[in-house]
Amino acid sequence: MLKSELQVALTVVSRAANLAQSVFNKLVTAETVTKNDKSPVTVADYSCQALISLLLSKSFPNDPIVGEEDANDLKQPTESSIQLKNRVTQLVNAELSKPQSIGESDNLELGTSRDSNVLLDAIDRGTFQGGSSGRMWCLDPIDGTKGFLRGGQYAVCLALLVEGKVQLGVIACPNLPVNPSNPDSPKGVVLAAVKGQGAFQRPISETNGTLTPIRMNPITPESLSYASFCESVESGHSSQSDAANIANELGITNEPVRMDSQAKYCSISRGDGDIYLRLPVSADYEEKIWDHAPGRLIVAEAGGKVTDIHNNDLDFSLGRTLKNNKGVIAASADIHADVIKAVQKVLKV
Ligand SMILES: Nc1ncnc2c1ncn2[C@@H]1O[C@H](COP(=O)(O)OS(=O)(=O)O)[C@@H](OP(=O)(O)O)[C@H]1O
Ligand SMILES: [Mg+2]
Ligand SMILES: [Mg+2]
Ligand SMILES: [Mg+2]
Repeated sequence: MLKSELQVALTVVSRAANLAQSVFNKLVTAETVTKNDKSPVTVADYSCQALISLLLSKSFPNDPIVGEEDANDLKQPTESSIQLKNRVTQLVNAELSKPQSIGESDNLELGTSRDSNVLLDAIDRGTFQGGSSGRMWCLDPIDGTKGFLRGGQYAVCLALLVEGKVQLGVIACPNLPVNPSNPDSPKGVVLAAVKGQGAFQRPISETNGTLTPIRMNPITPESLSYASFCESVESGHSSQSDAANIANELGITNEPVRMDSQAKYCSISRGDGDIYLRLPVSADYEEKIWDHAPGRLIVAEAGGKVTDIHNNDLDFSLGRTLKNNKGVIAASADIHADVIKAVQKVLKV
């Protein structure tokens, strides 16, 4: 089931990851980093959303897309907007002009160059408001924008939702090592899961490579104190002091591994870390569905459980945000209840 969706999703996400890496190599310089200039990631955000939306619409023209970005800023008649639009058009067309590799999905018209207006329309296909009926794709073209600029972890994230439930998730992590137990192994991996069919990975570069099954670590309540947390880098996205108290409560002494983006879900899915906590930092922030949809399925299919701090399932059927959930707790299914208990004790919820 969903075989062609999986193949298309793997192709478009891998292509977008290559595009993002080329943006990084061309535009992120020592100067942009010292000046805290965010423009390279803006270019990557728009280019990747345009590319993925355009290619998805070739195979699935009737599926709407809930995407993080829209093209409003690119449509302004200012010099800087026109420059940005031209740059995006040039980069997307450069990626499209690369020859089709064996294993890539057919019929995507890779190789055909597109006009900038076609690309702006493709970006704006991502403005769908979501909801509980029918099929829709959920897209975060660059997740972990700060990680991208740091040369750290970031991810290209795509999920298919049917009747508000995640059925397929694909995440490319260009800076995650292929072999989790060897940080020096080549980098660039794409992870995928189909509901009821397991979770897998392969190197981004191997478009015709086999998908290798992945599993979370076999941790139990008895061995929980040996677990390690995978946490956000930004303290503004998840409370690090609460996380430290929860670790304490669980007897965990390993230092948390900090990284940006849904690479956190990917890491724990293949046993590189065990628990991902995203603890609410403000009462009014609503998590976005594109920050969690594919990661949640990959973890679940690798033997994990993902809920919010109240132990409720994440509800992707309510629009663009997880408005009925607070925080995210992802852990191996065998220890999830213990983690929730500690979370609730520390947060007093
Ligand atoms: N206040 C607040 N609280 C929680 N989450 C927020 C908040 N502000 C932003 N975001 C979203 O965080 C996304 C990046 O998440 P990360 O896990 O990469 O964050 S971190 O950098 O590791 O802390 C980031 O996704 P991208 O914009 O795709 O990078 C945002 O959607
Ligand atoms: Mg994001
Ligand atoms: Mg993003
Ligand atoms: Mg963003």
